[in-house]
Formats: sequence, structure tokens, C-alpha cells
Amino acid sequence: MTYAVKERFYTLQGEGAQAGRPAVFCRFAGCNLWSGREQDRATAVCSFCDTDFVGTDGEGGGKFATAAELADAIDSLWPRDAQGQRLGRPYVVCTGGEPLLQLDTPLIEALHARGFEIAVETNGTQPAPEGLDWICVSPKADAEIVLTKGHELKLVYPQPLAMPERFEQLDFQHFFLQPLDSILQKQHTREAVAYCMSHPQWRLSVQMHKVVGIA
Ligand SMILES: C[S@@+](CC[C@H](N)C(=O)[O-])C[C@H]1O[C@@H](n2cnc3c(N)ncnc32)[C@H](O)[C@@H]1O
Ligand SMILES: Nc1nc2[nH]cc(C(=O)O)c2c(=O)[nH]1
Ligand code: SF4
Ligand SMILES: [Mg+2]
Repeated sequence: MTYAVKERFYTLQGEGAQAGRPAVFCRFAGCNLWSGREQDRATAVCSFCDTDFVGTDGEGGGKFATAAELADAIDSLWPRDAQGQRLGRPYVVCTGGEPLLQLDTPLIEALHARGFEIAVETNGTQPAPEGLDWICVSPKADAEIVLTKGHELKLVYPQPLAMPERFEQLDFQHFFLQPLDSILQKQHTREAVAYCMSHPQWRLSVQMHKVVGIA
């Protein structure tokens, strides 16, 4: 299997329960809910995306012919001590685009063999392969989810046709509302705060990387 990767970079996880944790991000190219072209945004199933996931031309992007090749490229971004030992617990966040269109068992095994804990950011429309260590599902109003359990459910808010009540009984350890980043971001943040305060099953996820100005 060839993997198409838009970009790879080392940063801090900015969202959800693992916010603040150092992580290598692997952003896979392509998504099943939007072409990524601006002219298609208005008619896309998911129309609020904040990410460029088209092509393989980003920092550290490219086509990777094997799982080992991509796992080595991800591993090369993890910090090491003077002896070349990996520091801390290596953590990779697979995102996109939609990572579950490409992330497969050989890649999971290759990353685990290099000591990585593997997280995924998914829209929940694709089944997940076995072995992922952290599954974050972010449902989209017009896309049925097949992944109904995981570690965190992170709902972009507000989505009038995907209110939190629709998801509160699902089998997740953490429930987050993430304010929709648009020109109305401040208003969306106030609305998300109010919802969490009146429905304390839910917590607020601020996109910390945007606040502190990292990738
Ligand atoms: C770019 S998506 C990639 C992963 C996957 N396709 C998904 O949607 O979960 C990464 C995260 O950003 C969130 N996101 C996308 N656009 C956003 C926006 N405008 N405001 C807030 N969060 C957004 C998604 O819901 C998801 O949790
Ligand atoms: N720092 C940082 N944290 C993130 N968490 C989820 C992201 C994503 O785009 O999937 C993201 C991202 O793009 N940057
Ligand atoms: S599903 Fe995720 S990557 Fe795809 S368009 Fe929506 S937010 Fe962007
Ligand atoms: Mg992002």
C-alpha cells in the first residue's frame, strides 16, 4: 500500500483530552467528506474544514511506498538524547484529511515496533483497524458514523443538525465541544461554554495550537 501524506510535523496536540502533549502529526491526504477544493466547499458533506489536505506537497509530505518507510519518516521527527534514544513516550497523531482511508494494520504494526503510541483524529465514517491507542471521533452533521466507541468524542459546535444530545449516549471516555472556527468563532465559543456549563458531561476543547501560534 502506498500512503499519500500531505505533511508531517512535530508539535503539541492542540485539542481534546491530550492537549499539550508533544506529538508527531501525520496528515494524510484526501477526505471522503470534501474534495478539499474551495469551489466544492458549499456543496460538501463537511463544509467547515479548517485544513488543507490536498496533495502531498506540505512540509514532510510525500508518497511513501511502504509502512516501514512512513513509520521511519515519522520516527525521525521524534526527539532523541545524545545516545540516540527516544525521549519520553513517542506519540503520533494520524489526521488528515481522513486518516482511516489509509491507516492500516501494517502501518500500525510498524509504528508500534518503533515504540509509538498511536492516536487518530477521524470523522467516524470509516471502521477503525485494531490496535489504535487513542481514537478521537469528530462527527459531522450529514455523515453517519460507524465508529460509535472510542476514547474521545469531539464535536465541532454548533452544528444545528448534530447537537450534542445525538451523541451523549455513545461509548466514549471523554466528550468535548470544540467551537467552530469561522468568522463567528467568538460567538461559537460563548455558545459552547454555555452548553458545557449546563450539560456537565461535556467539556470545552479550545484549539490551543491556534491560540499559542504553533502548527
Ligand atoms: C481537519 S480534521 C481531520 C480529521 C478528520 N477528518 C475529522 O474530521 O475528524 C481535525 C479536527 O479538526 C476539526 N475541525 C475541522 N474544521 C474545524 C473548524 N472550522 N473549527 C473547529 N474544528 C474544526 C475536526 O472536526 C476534527 O476534530
Ligand atoms: N497542534 C495541532 N493539534 C491538532 N489536533 C488536531 C489537529 C488536526 O488538524 O487534526 C491539530 C493540528 O493541526 N495541530
Ligand atoms: S471530515 Fe475532517 S478533514 Fe474532512 S473536510 Fe471535514 S474536518 Fe476536514
Ligand atoms: Mg488542525
